[in-house]
Amino acid sequence: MAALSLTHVSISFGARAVLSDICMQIEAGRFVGVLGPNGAGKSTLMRAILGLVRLERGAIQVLGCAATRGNAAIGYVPQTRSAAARQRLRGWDLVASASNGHRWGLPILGKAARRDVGRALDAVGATDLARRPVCELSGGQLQRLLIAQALLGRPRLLLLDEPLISLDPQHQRSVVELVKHVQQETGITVLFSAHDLNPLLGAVDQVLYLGGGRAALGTVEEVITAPVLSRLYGSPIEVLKIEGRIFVLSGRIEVERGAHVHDA
Ligand SMILES: Nc1ncnc2c1ncn2[C@@H]1O[C@H](COP(=O)(O)OP(=O)(O)OP(=O)(O)O)[C@@H](O)[C@H]1O
Repeated sequence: MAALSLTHVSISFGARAVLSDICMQIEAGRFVGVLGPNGAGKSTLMRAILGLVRLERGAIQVLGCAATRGNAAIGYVPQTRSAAARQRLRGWDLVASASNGHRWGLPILGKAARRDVGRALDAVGATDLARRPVCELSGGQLQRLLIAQALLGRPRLLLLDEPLISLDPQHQRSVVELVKHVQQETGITVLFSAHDLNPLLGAVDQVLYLGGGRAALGTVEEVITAPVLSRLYGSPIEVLKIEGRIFVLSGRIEVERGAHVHDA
């Protein structure tokens, strides 16, 4: 069964068409890098999979069921980390606060829920962060806890919205390796959005590139090519491969990395 299936999906905000007639299927167990320029619709797609955005047309199925709010089969790490970073909680409490959907609340947990928190911390190698105050953690350590939060309840689809923002290259690598490890250990399907493909190379099975309302899904070799990306950007794109890194250029200017500015 496909983990995710989009059939003729169109999403608009007012006159702004973000996704236009997207059809695709993502097989269960895949690690998919979601790429595309600012405003291409990466976050919107994730929110639509979560049932939080109204489709103008088409249908989204998650693990064989229509996308709907509060789907316990989906774990989600949203883009903004700043609210979490200010928390005066310990690591364990931060993860536990998402138990039963009580994000940022402090529910009194039963035995099974406490076991689940311990399991999620263990799954991301963060048991040593359980007693540390969240406000003292590095961006990479905090991201580890937010991924643990998303793994509560053993979801089968994990959505990570730009989890590498504001992390240095070493922490970026450790977050990608962590997610890869979780995917391989649990067989979970992963959608991981990023504005630079390079940290994901070697980890992703496929990339989903969004641009101009359209989408291309396939291996890096199939999608990151001048013809495919020129079609998505609607202008000539050049793809350079240098020493194992890939650069996507428009008129000699790198289009993927430089244009992205986010508040993490
Ligand atoms: N709730 C909303 N109301 C109106 N417009 C919206 C809404 N959400 C997103 N948009 C617009 O839809 C487009 C796609 O936004 P989205 O955040 O999905 O892009 P993105 O690919 O995630 O971009 P980025 O790389 O900057 O995070 C943007 O033009 C954005 O301004």
